[in-house]
Amino acid sequence: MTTTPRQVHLAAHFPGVNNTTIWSDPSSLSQVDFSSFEHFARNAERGRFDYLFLAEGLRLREHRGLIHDLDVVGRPNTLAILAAVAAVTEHIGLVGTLSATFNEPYELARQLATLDHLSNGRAGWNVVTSSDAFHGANFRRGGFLDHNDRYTRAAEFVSLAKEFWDSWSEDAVVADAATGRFLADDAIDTVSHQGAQFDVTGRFSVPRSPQGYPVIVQAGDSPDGRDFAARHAEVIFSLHSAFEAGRTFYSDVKGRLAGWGRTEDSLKILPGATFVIGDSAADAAEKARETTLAQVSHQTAISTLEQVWGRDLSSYDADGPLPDAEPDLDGPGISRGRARHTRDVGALVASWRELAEAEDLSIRELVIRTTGRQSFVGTPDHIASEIDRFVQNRASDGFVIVPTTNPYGLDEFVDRVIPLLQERGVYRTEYAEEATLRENLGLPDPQPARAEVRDVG
Ligand SMILES: Cc1cc2nc3c(=O)[nH]c(=O)nc-3n(C[C@H](O)[C@H](O)[C@H](O)COP(=O)(O)O)c2cc1C
Repeated sequence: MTTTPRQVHLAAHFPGVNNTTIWSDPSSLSQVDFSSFEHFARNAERGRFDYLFLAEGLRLREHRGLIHDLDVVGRPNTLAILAAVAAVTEHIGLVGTLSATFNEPYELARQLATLDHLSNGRAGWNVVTSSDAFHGANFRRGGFLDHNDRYTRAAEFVSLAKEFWDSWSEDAVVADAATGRFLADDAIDTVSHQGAQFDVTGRFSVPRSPQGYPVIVQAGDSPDGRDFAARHAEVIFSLHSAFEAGRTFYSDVKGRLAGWGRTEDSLKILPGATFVIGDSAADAAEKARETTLAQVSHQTAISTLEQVWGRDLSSYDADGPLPDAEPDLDGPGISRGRARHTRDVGALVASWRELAEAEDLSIRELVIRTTGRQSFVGTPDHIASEIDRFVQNRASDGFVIVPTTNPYGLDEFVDRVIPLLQERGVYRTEYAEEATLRENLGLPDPQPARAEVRDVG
């Protein structure tokens, strides 16, 4: 008996200026001009990607009181970009990162439902809780909210947004000129929600959108974040792009689904991944070395260490050994606004020292070595077979592909890797006619009862 291989799902991340992208490369164009987004999205659609993905930064990050220009800077508004891209594309999904900490459910639900209408069912929402209260100072609530409360708010936020999206029946709009009636009787439920985070009573203003509600994506790695994903998310944008770490994360999160009455196929896991393509393994390795050196400047190497050490290390030479100074665990923190994934600084510093000593690494070499800059390096054939290996072995369901230059950095992947995935029979050659983003991702309809009503009626 032959079985169909598991299918690869891909998203295309337009990352803006950060320490992955090389904005100074001669081929890099504007991060703001619509033409850059248009080229990127059209190219991803040519490559039959599931969706275009945009991250969000609600406050410029600071490092030692300055804006660090190799951190994320200059990202324009997500929903405006996605709405514009909807008009120049036909099939590709449009997923925006939007914070559940600094928005309001009614307003965001309205904007996302609008995007779902404008794009004929291609909208997705990456629900983030944003890295720290520093972001809050840009909003009227000031330093609002503590880390522990952010997933509580996010869960209540998403539940309430779903109530709004569900409050219009599918046949609410009758638009019957003969009777002069636009809306059917009892077509719109009143949403009345009193919770710890929100106290809202009202009626939603946007008719039910093609997908019912946007595909819910999640990014956040703590146990609370994983539980939130198991309950609400249909896709996770994960950090775990190495094979073994990917398998561990995959089984952890998929194992949490049953607790929420969900099946394994109702959630896709897509780690972020970079790539460097060469004509031979040696050619790719050389290109990867050059790319990495362009990404990890002296300044970036030192600041990466400073973010862990929590202190000024500017007197150290990035091409010299690791600092002998101890990390400042109790200080005010040298970086503000950066998502911190280091839970045990002392252990991390000890392991870095050990590694640097064992392999005789300078600061810059250590940063390059430990931040695992390039996920896939090799010939197109090698990269396609690696992606396939991850998916067949449940280390992921695919990847969020992150190019190092914008807007042309994804073109070579589409030209050279995508055809090989298609030849392997693990990747679509065409989009299904009029498919929504949820259908393209192979996700079940989260509201089968409603779907039945629609089919019958
Ligand atoms: C892969 C990944 C991508 C993220 N992208 C964003 C983003 O674009 N904007 C944002 O405000 N927060 C982003 N976050 C931050 C998360 O929403 C969350 O606030 C942070 O990771 C802390 O939660 P945690 O302890 O569960 O990881 C991201 C987190 C991860 C893991």
